[in-house]
Amino acid sequence: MDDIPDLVTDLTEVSPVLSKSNNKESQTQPEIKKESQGQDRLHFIGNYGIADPAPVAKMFWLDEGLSSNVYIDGVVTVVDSENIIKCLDDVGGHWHTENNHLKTAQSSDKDELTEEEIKDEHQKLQEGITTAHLQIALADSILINKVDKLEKKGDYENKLSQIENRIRSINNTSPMHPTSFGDIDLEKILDLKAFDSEGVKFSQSLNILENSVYHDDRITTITVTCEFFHDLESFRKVESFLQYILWENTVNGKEVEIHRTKGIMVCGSHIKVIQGVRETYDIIDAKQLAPGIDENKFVFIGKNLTHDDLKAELFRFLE
Ligand SMILES: Nc1nc2c(ncn2[C@@H]2O[C@H](COP(=O)(O)OP(=O)(O)OP(=O)(O)O)[C@@H](O)[C@H]2O)c(=O)[nH]1
Repeated sequence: MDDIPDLVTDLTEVSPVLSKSNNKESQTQPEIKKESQGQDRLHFIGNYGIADPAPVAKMFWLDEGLSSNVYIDGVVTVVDSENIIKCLDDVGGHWHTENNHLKTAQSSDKDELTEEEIKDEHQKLQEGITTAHLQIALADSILINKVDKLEKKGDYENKLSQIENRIRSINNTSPMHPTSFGDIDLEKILDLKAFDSEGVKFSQSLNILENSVYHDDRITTITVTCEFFHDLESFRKVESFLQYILWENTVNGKEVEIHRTKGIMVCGSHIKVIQGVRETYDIIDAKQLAPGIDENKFVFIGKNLTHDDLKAELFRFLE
């Protein structure tokens, strides 16, 4: 990591897992934070108190065409099983304020924050979108931590499934893992390839997990599918659709907020993968189709999204 040590040091306050690897074996031997031997290593970047992983995810999400050997493998979100439900219900931000989880509460000098940051945080709280919503929306893998505490209190299975359902109602594509003290088989959170254009893992991430019995009015996951395209022009139409919904924040005449986009679309032997974080998106050529993909799939995680609206908007562009 000779070329980015300062960056890694500076970013010990953010949460994605960043990897640099030319060597498969090294991926099972991650080093936490900065590491001195320059080659073929994985880096975890830890986060304490940064609300929103999106800016950092975008920073490391480099176009394959740039041939960079640094890339983001995925965002891992750790939730506190004792508090997550309270936290997600924290409309108005009282819990976050009391627990010092807000940028505006953390900063002793308000001048350190831009007016936009203060306004944005205030608006999100009014809308009932909590820090936890954003972190779950952007997660590619979710650790439900401190489950030992749930176990001690009894009714463990029930409480855990309540939490899983609640998380699923927001992000219905990312795997969840119950842990204590973050103890987990690293294979489950490394090599996620969440921003890749190829492979089984990416394709799996397009599959909706079990339907949740809960519905979160604030942020939710919607998948729209359609049959493989018959003309290449449709790819361009989908790009116009993405630009419209991601840049105008509008779907079928309604105001929306899209935090994560991913998808796959096929026309004959041409395969395109879509990746998006907030308003930034990329459409990447893929070489092969992973097994199980037999239709075009577009996944959106965001606010005010419905399947019918997204489908109507997509088909308006495809006409
Ligand atoms: N029982 C138990 N305690 C844990 C676990 N993970 C962390 N802790 C303890 O919980 C305390 C607070 O740690 P964390 O919740 O990880 O810290 P944090 O996220 O910075 O704390 P907050 O910002 O206040 O949520 C520490 O004393 C940890 O040792 C766990 O899985 N089980």
